[in-house]
Amino acid sequence: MASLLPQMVSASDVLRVLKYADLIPVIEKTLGDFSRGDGTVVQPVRTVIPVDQHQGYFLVKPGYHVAGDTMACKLLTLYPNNTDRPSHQASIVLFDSSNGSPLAVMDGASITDMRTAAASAAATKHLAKDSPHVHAILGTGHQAYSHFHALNHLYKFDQVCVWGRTPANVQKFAAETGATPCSTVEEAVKDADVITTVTMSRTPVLKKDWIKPGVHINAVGACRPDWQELDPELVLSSVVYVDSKEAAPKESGDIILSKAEVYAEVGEVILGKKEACKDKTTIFKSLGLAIEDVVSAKLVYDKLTSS
Ligand SMILES: NC(=O)c1ccc[n+]([C@@H]2O[C@H](COP(=O)([O-])OP(=O)(O)OC[C@H]3O[C@@H](n4cnc5c(N)ncnc54)[C@H](O)[C@@H]3O)[C@@H](O)[C@H]2O)c1
Ligand SMILES: O=C(O)[C@@H]1CCCCN1
Repeated sequence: MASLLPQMVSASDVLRVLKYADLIPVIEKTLGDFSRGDGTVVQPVRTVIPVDQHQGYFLVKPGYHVAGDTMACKLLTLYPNNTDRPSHQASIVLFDSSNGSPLAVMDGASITDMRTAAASAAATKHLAKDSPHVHAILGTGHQAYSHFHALNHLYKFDQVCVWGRTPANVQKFAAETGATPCSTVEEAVKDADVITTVTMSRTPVLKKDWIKPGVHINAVGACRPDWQELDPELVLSSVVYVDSKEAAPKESGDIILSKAEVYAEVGEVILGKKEACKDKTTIFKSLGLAIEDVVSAKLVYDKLTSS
């Protein structure tokens, strides 16, 4: 009998083997599988336990990709006030679905960074105008870096602009990536064709008047029903796509508080069931799907066990 002890997979193992060239197409296909609605993917809306006495959240995200016969569960903590460690920490347990044995316990933070950016890259590919020239990133944390790299994998931007609320972090991000540092959101987004919001803000940081009509926006932060990153006027004047039509009205303050209508899941566009309204301003409101973690963990496991 095979050992029942799961393999431990560190962040450096993940970063060594997980590459956007492999990950983006896998996540793109998985977003489509999720939206088939035919049982290809089994995934409840995640459980979120508020840890009020420490201003944190404990998230449990199980999923089973039936067609790929892969199952895993991500356990994630979101502690927005952490200063001596990351705000998001996670482990993913990958199981052998044929017999229920745990195969691996993986660092979930590095996978979360990359799979979230890969989902935004897939959405951008389908919803942004062809050949975007300028990408604006609002925020300078972990997701800012992963989105910089994932979108650069797809496009050769003329310019990437970055804004953050802490000027020293903007300068650091710019020095490390070659992005243009901006001192206001308005300056960062004014010429942008693609905008990515990756802040921990609970109130809107991006306004309608500041953007070029027809841009594509990846709205990645604001994962609580009372948190917002986008001005409601902007949401209401855009075509809104989500990862999950079931989760968005329960979890997304940008959608709940603006009372905006969701047009489609991005997976429905990938499947060709819904239109990509590229001539309009489009928003991909990302909340994160467990199934993205499942297929990413499997990709990491397959790479590690085949090398
Ligand atoms: N959709 C998804 O699948 C998904 C996955 C992971 C993280 N997220 C979300 O993406 C966002 C960024 O995550 P991260 O891992 O980069 O976090 P992080 O802690 O590494 O970075 C957070 C960034 O937000 C900035 N920030 C904090 N409060 C702010 C405010 N009031 N106004 C403007 N900026 C503010 C910080 O200075 C920092 O630049 C978070 O909201 C997180 O919950 C979404
Ligand atoms: O899908 C995820 O893993 C993240 C966790 C943090 C909040 C937003 N969604």
